[in-house]
Amino acid sequence: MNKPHSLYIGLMSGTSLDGIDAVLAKIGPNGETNAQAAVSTPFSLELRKALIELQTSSPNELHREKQAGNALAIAYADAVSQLLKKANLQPSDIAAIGAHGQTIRHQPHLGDMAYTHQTLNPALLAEKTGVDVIADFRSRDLAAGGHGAPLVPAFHAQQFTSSENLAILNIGGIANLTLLPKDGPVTGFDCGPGNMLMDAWIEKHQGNSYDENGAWALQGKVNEALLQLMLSDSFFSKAPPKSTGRDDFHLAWLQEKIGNSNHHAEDVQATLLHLTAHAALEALARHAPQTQKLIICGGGARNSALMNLLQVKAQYFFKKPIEITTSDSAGIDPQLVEGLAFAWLAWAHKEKRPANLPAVTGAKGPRILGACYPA
Ligand SMILES: Nc1ncnc2c1ncn2[C@@H]1O[C@H](COP(=O)(O)OP(=O)(O)OP(=O)(O)O)[C@@H](O)[C@H]1O
Ligand SMILES: CC(=O)N[C@H]1[C@@H]2OC[C@@H](O2)[C@@H](O)[C@@H]1O[C@H](C)C(=O)O
Repeated sequence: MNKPHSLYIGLMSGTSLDGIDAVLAKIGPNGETNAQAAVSTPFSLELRKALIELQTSSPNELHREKQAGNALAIAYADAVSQLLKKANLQPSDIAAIGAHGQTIRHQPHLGDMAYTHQTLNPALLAEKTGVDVIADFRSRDLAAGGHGAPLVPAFHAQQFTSSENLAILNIGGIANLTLLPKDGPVTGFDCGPGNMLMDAWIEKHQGNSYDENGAWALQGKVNEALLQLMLSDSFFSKAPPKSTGRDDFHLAWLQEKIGNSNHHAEDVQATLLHLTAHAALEALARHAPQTQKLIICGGGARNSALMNLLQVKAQYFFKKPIEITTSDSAGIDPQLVEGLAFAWLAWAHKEKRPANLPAVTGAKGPRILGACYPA
């Protein structure tokens, strides 16, 4: 007899550091995943500041990291409580929570000494919610020689099917691609900065946390020399498997590229918008020139200027028409895809199914991901 559907919660707080996406998912016996309800809660200014300050080494880091892990568990528990209330459910209705935590370091290039760290106190989250918590999804893949990222391509492969050569582009703080050729293996990799540098630049110059619909970028002019200088970063030409994060792309990286040049701030923003679109499409054209359809998810799917630019640049990179849509067209809110993926990863852990894709992360083999903190 088929096992019935179960309810899982996915909790994602990504590299944009904008807050928490909590998604309730109904997951079937073969991992078929459907969103039932969602809440998004912004970080408090205090927690956001604490998490940002942990991205660079600074005094008494260990204490502050543990404090941030507790504060994040409390904020996650609050998001779960709001979600349960919204869906009219009890903790006992939920099979498990998949909690990503907050990446504050990602160092996959150190051989046996490689590590990635997602801050979170999962024990406290289990205690506060009364639900089993699965966390620390990346470290087992790293231990097996992989990057521990990106993990979502396996979920994309399960969720987005097509009779065409399909690719998924997630544009979060960092951008990553999943390649789903109709007759070939699934691959994927991080392709560069998504919204992160644009967010950092507008925050510095205008005090806004993001450039809504790229309106400020559209007031500027692309600086081709600066764009080429940024694109000369060795990350872009590296062959997959590859992953990146705030360790590589940050405001200091941008300042170094700008040097002593006197650019108008809005021209830099326009150039960053082009950097995100160019890096993603250049990588897509190089690794999957046969792509027929591109689905965009992540917060960047809501940036109309970025969506328009992707359409325009796709003509240049592919020289043939490519259908570009957001994941809304497949019935999934672009900003919930990663949250849903972490619900699915919790399901895979409970079912003892390996969930990494060695072809994506570079791990020696398939591994069961995550560690369980029973309620
Ligand atoms: N209307 C909009 N216009 C422009 N940008 C937007 C809009 N809506 C969302 N964004 C961008 O999306 C970002 C949030 O995206 P998302 O939630 O996918 O990131 P994340 O999950 O933190 O990142 P990652 O995938 O790297 O872990 C915001 O910081 C903002 O830059
Ligand atoms: C180390 C880390 O947190 N990486 C994130 C980040 O955000 C996007 C991209 O870089 C991706 O590699 C990953 O997140 C998604 C959820 C993933 O693992 O697929």
